[in-house]
Amino acid sequence: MDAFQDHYPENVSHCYGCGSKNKHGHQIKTHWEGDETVTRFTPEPYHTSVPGFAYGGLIASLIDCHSTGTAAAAMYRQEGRDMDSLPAFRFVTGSLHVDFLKPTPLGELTLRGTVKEIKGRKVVVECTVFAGDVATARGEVVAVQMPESFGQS
Ligand SMILES: CCCCCCCCCCCCCC(=O)SCCNC(=O)CCNC(=O)[C@H](O)C(C)(C)COP(=O)(O)OP(=O)(O)OC[C@H]1O[C@@H](n2cnc3c(N)ncnc32)[C@H](O)[C@@H]1OP(=O)(O)O
Repeated sequence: MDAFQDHYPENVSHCYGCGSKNKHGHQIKTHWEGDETVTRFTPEPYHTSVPGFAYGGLIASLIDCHSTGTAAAAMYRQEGRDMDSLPAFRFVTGSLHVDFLKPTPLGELTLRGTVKEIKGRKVVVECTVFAGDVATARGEVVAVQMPESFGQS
């Protein structure tokens, strides 16, 4: 199945969380399931915090890139456009809030996202991390369309 990240142009495919060109990164893949967005990811043993459990920074990073990908996909969907069409929607993280609800075990995780708000250049995404049926973390991301000036000081 085609993932949102498969449509990212090469010059924005180096992100540690979602870039297919970053061999050290998570290379997450996200797709629609109805009105939800879904990413599945299995942490490696080196993602450990307490033995048997995943590091919180990893969880935050997965929520981050799941949500920025969701923001882009939601904008394309709202406009009824294909994700390869121009002009491209590219989102960066304005804010990332994570609540760690329960310890997250080192097994397969499922992230489920919903779009809470689309306003101008901003998309607010809620994302829940599940280990099996158990919600172990919940995040909210404010994703903002990347300004032309991004990276220039
Ligand atoms: C095919 C798809 C392609 C996709 C490619 C994907 C690229 C891959 C990359 C993957 C990346 C992976 C992830 C990464 O790692 S991204 C890397 C980490 N993030 C950054 O480095 C971002 C740095 N910050 C900035 O560049 C700017 O500050 C941004 C762009 C965020 C906003 O500055 P800008 O001056 O442009 O925005 P605005 O002032 O006009 O505000 C616009 C709206 O946004 C709201 N707002 C702003 N900031 C915040 C905040 N902190 N909390 C809450 N809300 C905030 C603001 O209230 C307003 O809403 P409203 O008041 O109108 O309601």
